[in-house]
Amino acid sequence: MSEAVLALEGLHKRFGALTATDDVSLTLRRGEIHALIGPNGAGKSTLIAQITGNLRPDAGRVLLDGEEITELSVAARARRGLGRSFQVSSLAEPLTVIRNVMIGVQAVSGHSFRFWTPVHRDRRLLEPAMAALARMGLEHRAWTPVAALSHGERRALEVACALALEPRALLLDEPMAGLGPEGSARLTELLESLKQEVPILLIEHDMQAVFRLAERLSVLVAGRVIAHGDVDTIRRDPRVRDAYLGE
Ligand SMILES: Nc1ncnc2c1ncn2[C@@H]1O[C@H](COP(=O)(O)OP(=O)(O)OP(=O)(O)O)[C@@H](O)[C@H]1O
Repeated sequence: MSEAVLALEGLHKRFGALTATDDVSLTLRRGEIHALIGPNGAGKSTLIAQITGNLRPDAGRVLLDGEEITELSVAARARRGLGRSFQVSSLAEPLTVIRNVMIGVQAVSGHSFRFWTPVHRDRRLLEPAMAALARMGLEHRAWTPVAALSHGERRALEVACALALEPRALLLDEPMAGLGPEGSARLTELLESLKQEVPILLIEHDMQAVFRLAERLSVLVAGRVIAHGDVDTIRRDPRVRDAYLGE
């Protein structure tokens, strides 16, 4: 059995009278994609925010490679190797694709980045950024402004920005959102090829992608994990079909 790279233990979060995360425990193991699915308002974003450090849990712990990170800031978690996809809106449209990835590397490494420095002089940023673009099939777009990218390419670029930091675990929050069937199939293929390098906790509503990618799934409903298992187990579970998948 592979060990857990990321472990959530009994995470609990209330907003006033509402329990948004109710004693959630799960693990992300080396080499796997673990999908977190559930209806709108189930608490997926609230859970992710507790993992990234944007929200503090009322109780419970988050561990990365066995070390507790519950009290660390967002930036400190990122430096420890917790990667997450960046939102489309955080991409700098007029800048080139490669510059966008380099800014991400700089933000975490503390390397001083200057917009007026020619890119080729910033090798410490350029090399990891190029490698990340190559892993997402975007190296041929490196010198293109983000504004000229398709929606699918932007989604892949968000993942590349996270990969450039060489994370130990990657959190992806609805990477397929807004992609058509073709874009979704392409991104699915890319993510499948990544999981041996970095395990992925995937929040996704596109069930075709989830069923193709995930080794294990956890189903969140009203803040609680109501079911957990492999694709066949989850598809057959009557509670999951009632609460989320339908017939
Ligand atoms: N800051 C907040 N203050 C109060 N209530 C909140 C806050 N954030 C989330 N909630 C509530 O917590 C519950 C879980 O919301 P959350 O956004 O985590 O669900 P979700 O599963 O991510 O939904 P979606 O799939 O629609 O993004 C919802 O009832 C939501 O209204």
